[in-house]
Amino acid sequence: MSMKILVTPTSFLKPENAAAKAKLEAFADEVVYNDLGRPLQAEEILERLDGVDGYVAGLDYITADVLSKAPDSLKVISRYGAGVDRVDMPAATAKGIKVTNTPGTNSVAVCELAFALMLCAARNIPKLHAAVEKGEWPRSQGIELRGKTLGIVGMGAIGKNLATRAKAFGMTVNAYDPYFDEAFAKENGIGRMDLDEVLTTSDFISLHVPLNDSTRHMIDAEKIAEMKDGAVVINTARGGIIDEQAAADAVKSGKLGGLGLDAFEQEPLIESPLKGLDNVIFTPHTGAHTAEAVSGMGSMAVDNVIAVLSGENCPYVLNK
Ligand SMILES: NC(=O)C1=CN([C@@H]2O[C@H](COP(=O)(O)OP(=O)(O)OC[C@H]3O[C@@H](n4cnc5c(N)ncnc54)[C@H](O)[C@@H]3O)[C@@H](O)[C@H]2O)C=CC1
Ligand SMILES: O=C(O)CCC(=O)C(=O)O
Repeated sequence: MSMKILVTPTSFLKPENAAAKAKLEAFADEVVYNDLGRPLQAEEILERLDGVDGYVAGLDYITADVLSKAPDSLKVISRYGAGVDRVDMPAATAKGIKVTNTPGTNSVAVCELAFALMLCAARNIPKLHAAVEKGEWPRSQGIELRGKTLGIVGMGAIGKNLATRAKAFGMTVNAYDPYFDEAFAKENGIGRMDLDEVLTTSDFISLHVPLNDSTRHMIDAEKIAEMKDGAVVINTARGGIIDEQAAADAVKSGKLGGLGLDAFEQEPLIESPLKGLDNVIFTPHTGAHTAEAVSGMGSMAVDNVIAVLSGENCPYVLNK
């Protein structure tokens, strides 16, 4: 039986994925790569789906409408990454399309970026860099992470990696997660709190939850009002988790001391109330983009698509 695979994450084509690419090309009769260099729009996905059996998906929005028009040949969407919020899971399930992801492959990469954003906000690094580039030499004063409290919302793969690193920096770490891992917390000295306690007691708050109906705008004007004055919020999860207008207003009023953001409601970020504000630091959804994570996501995404199409057991199918 002939197999056709569509692959859309452009970082899949980095040299780190040479072995995964070779494995996929040996398995499939035809592999179609993303020629646009960015996530695909609905029409662009559909134009490339003809006769496709497996879809290694980047950050494309694979909506119910796209899935309703997808060919019957499509059997598996293999997400290259952890988040599956851009795949309409009920629509995929209704159509008998299996959805897989690559849990844990990018958790160190994302936690290190979250940590970098915390340090950038604490020491004003982007602004100082820009000043030195302009020939200035400001004497800036920041704050230390040591002795501060970090509140982690979502203590899964990324949240746990961040927690242990923050402890090594001398921070007090508390976390909120409905599926709180008591054993991990006990071993690493992490406090268990509910969401409101985390928000009211933390100097830094880092978000690591999936985007879904229970987390959309979980950080809104009301929740920001509960935070300590000058708190810094880091979001490397998904844009929709923070109400961006409320966050921008809170930075302007001085309620928030800073924001470190890797994910946005609209990507790329073109027009936004968050732009042009002091101590708001952006990265372009780059949390998973290290050589190590790109290779981890690529090899697991390929293994998953091959396993499902070969009828083998794949432990990473999310909609069994
Ligand atoms: N910026 C980037 O490039 C990346 C972003 N992400 C985002 O980060 C998210 C987290 O990734 P992982 O840690 O790998 O996932 P994970 O599944 O290991 O952890 C998520 C944790 O959030 C918890 N959770 C779920 N709903 C919650 C709620 N309402 N309140 C508090 N906690 C809740 C879960 O119990 C789980 O422990 C992903 O879903 C994805 O959206 C992930 C990888 C890369
Ligand atoms: O950057 C990517 O392609 C995927 C990273 C991501 O957001 C995820 O793993 O959910």
